[in-house]
Amino acid sequence: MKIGFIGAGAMAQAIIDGLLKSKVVVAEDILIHGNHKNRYEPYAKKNGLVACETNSELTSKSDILVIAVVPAVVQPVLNEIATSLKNTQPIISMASGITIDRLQELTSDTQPILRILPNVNSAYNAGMTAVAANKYLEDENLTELLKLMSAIGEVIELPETQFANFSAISGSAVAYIDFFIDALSRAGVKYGFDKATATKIAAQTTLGSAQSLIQSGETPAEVIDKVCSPGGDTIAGILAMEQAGLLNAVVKGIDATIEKSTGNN
Ligand SMILES: NC(=O)C1=CN([C@@H]2O[C@H](COP(=O)(O)OP(=O)(O)OC[C@H]3O[C@@H](n4cnc5c(N)ncnc54)[C@H](OP(=O)(O)O)[C@@H]3O)[C@@H](O)[C@H]2O)C=CC1
Ligand SMILES: O=C(O)[C@@H]1CCC=N1
Repeated sequence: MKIGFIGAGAMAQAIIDGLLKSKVVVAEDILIHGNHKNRYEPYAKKNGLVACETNSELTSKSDILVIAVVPAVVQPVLNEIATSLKNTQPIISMASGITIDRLQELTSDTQPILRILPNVNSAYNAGMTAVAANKYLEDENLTELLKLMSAIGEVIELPETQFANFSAISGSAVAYIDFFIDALSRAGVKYGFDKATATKIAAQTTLGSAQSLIQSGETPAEVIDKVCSPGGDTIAGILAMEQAGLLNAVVKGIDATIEKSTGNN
């Protein structure tokens, strides 16, 4: 089964890296094309992928087409490949804010489509991907596509109406969590650690906290209560962070993300 990626940027590369690591696909079965040859060709060569000269060539050589360009480029790309695309060819689209209805308008009324919202942790098979399929994806194809998505991390089926909200607390939140890790490590630098050591300490602590929550099923609030010894240091820190508005700052950031991805600003 040949999987063709239109777009070879951050998210396409994260998914491809994860797929190759998981060995569900061999490199020769992945085709790729991007806007600039000097960007996509070295990546293809390094990983043993097939670099195509045009989007149309890639489309006609692929069994499954992955749309990995920014939302503004989706329409021109789908217009460009219109004569190469078969109306039975499954499409996976990760373009934020582009609905299945819109994708059908730009392809065919009966195009099999899986809309996804992945995150860049997919590169390490630690992704979190939302999926929504239309009714034209036959069971066999849907199973195959879900197997690919499961190979790069956890998968959750969601109605499309939840995609922007999900994206804010997952796709975009990778950056927000790294922002927090960076803030912790800068605080570490303030108190004498070199940046690399401080970042390692902050990142490992974040990883351990996430693993503990998932494994224990505890809520974050329960863990916070355990860490805050009575009259101790952590409660002083929590109260100072709240006084500075951490919770509100995070929620405002999520609000802005959702507004942007739904076109409300
Ligand atoms: N980054 C993320 O964490 C996430 C991204 N997404 C979605 O993934 C999609 C891609 O985002 P991201 O990877 O960040 O963006 P990038 O800008 O990193 O990648 C976009 C890719 O599209 C290529 N491209 C541009 N125009 C064309 C064209 N006409 N034909 C073929 N390829 C073209 C670019 O080529 P070149 O570089 O040569 O210009 C580049 O390889 C977006 O729709 C985004 O909403 C979804 C979830 C998370
Ligand atoms: O910033 C963006 O638009 C994309 C969507 C989710 C993460 N990155």
